[in-house]
Amino acid sequence: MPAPEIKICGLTSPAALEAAIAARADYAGLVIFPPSPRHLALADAAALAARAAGRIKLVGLFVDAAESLVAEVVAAASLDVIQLHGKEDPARVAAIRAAFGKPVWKATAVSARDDITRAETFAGAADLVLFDAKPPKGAAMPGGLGLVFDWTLLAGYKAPLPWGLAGGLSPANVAEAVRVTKAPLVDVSSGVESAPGVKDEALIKQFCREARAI
Ligand SMILES: O=C(O)c1ccccc1NCC(=O)[C@H](O)[C@H](O)COP(=O)(O)O
Repeated sequence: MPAPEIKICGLTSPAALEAAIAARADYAGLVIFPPSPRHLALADAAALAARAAGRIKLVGLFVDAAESLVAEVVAAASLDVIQLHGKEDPARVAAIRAAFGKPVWKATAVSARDDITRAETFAGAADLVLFDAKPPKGAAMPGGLGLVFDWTLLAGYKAPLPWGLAGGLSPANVAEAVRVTKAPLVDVSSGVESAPGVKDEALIKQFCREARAI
């Protein structure tokens, strides 16, 4: 089994970005969602993107965002991938993909097997579906919460489209998560932080090492 691709999400500083690049992560995630402690203003996203250019692929993360906001960020930060982490339906995902001509990843909340089956409705609309833990009712954010779901729901999963695993991953559990699910991509945010929105460079390095330790 090949090692999974790795996305470090919610980078907010040049030091964290450099740590992700040094650890050979495949993707750097920039969160554009004001309620998040990882939210980046346009100028900050553009500055990180300029530093990242050609060194790591950039994923811009949006939550039920207006197309005009996505357009602003795509223009300022030349994203490689657009990640939609809200309640976007397959038609909305397909429209964003057509509008920007970039790969679109759709995050989907999982707490039971049905959630995984339902995610398959994004085949043909999204380029990848990202399984993340379902947030509790009333949560202020739909992701980046450090919550794990039952990985055995994905054991032996035969997917109709590319997929990735997120939700409560950390250096301590990512090797086990990959062993159980055989995820082709893993995505982490709070598990490599010392405080919400503050990435820890040593944890980024450890996470990448453990994700490949299969
Ligand atoms: O990270 C955020 O602040 C965030 C805010 C709103 C929607 C999604 C968000 N993060 C999405 C990610 O890609 C995370 O990596 C994923 O949800 C897993 O987060 P975590 O459980 O903290 O590793």
